[in-house]
Amino acid sequence: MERIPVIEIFGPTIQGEGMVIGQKTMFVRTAGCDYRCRWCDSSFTWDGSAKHEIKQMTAEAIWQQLKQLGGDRFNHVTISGGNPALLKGLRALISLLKEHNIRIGLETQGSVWQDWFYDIDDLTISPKPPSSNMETNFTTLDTIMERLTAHRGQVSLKVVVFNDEDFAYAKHVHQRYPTVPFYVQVGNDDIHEADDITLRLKLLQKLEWLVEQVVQSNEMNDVRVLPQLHTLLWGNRRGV
Ligand SMILES: C[S@@+](CC[C@H](N)C(=O)[O-])C[C@H]1O[C@@H](n2cnc3c(N)ncnc32)[C@H](O)[C@@H]1O
Ligand SMILES: Nc1nc2[nH]cc(C(=O)O)c2c(=O)[nH]1
Ligand code: SF4
Ligand SMILES: [Mg+2]
Repeated sequence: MERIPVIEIFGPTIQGEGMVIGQKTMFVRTAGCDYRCRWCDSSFTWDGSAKHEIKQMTAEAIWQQLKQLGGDRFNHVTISGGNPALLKGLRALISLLKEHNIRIGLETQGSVWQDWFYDIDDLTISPKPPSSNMETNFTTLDTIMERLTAHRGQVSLKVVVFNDEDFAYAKHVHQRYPTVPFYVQVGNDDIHEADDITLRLKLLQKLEWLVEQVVQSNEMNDVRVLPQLHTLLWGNRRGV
């Protein structure tokens, strides 16, 4: 059986971001990313710093670990990374979770397509704004969004915003795919801040700024503004 590179499995916790914010869920975080966002809060998945933690796991072994951690206290699993869309082999895990009646969320940046996207219940596509230093390939993204919107599963777009330029990018993405539920998310500039109270204060100020941008814009009448709830609650800790 094909192996999946996994860097952490944790939960039950709540989904802190996006379309199913607040949903009780387990997390499976895969290793490896085709991007290197300047502000990535999960850079340990791709920068080599946690290389020794990567386990090549079968779908069955991942399921066993989810059950060991969560028992019968979950029915939703979120797959994130890194970029899980790099892994064709996730198909086996998705099938296994479905057999066990588990709903599946997945986070990816929209740089790579996989046919198993159709089997994700809550799919978040999160293209990256200029502050990330990454460049969006809109030809690829157009193809992905076309395939997904022709299909009934739940899909949303989520753009992290750090500054005015990012907000302009968010507007552009929203206008390009106007029928797709659209979220803007507060960017966390302080991914090494260890003091939760300082961090919370800064993040809430940024949330207020972002709400103000949306309120003032006639092009952002049908968007949702969200913080990263898990960061407000638990700061920059891993595995929450
Ligand atoms: C760590 S990424 C992993 C999945 C995939 N690579 C992606 O970027 O969508 C999960 C989510 O966290 C967001 N994120 C990463 N670093 C962040 C930060 N410093 N502040 C706010 N959101 C961040 C990403 O934009 C993405 O929506
Ligand atoms: N609680 C919680 N919610 C999340 N939503 C997206 C996350 C991610 O890192 O992809 C994440 C995470 O790491 N923790
Ligand atoms: S695409 Fe996602 S995991 Fe990859 S570097 Fe950017 S935020 Fe991090
Ligand atoms: Mg995260």
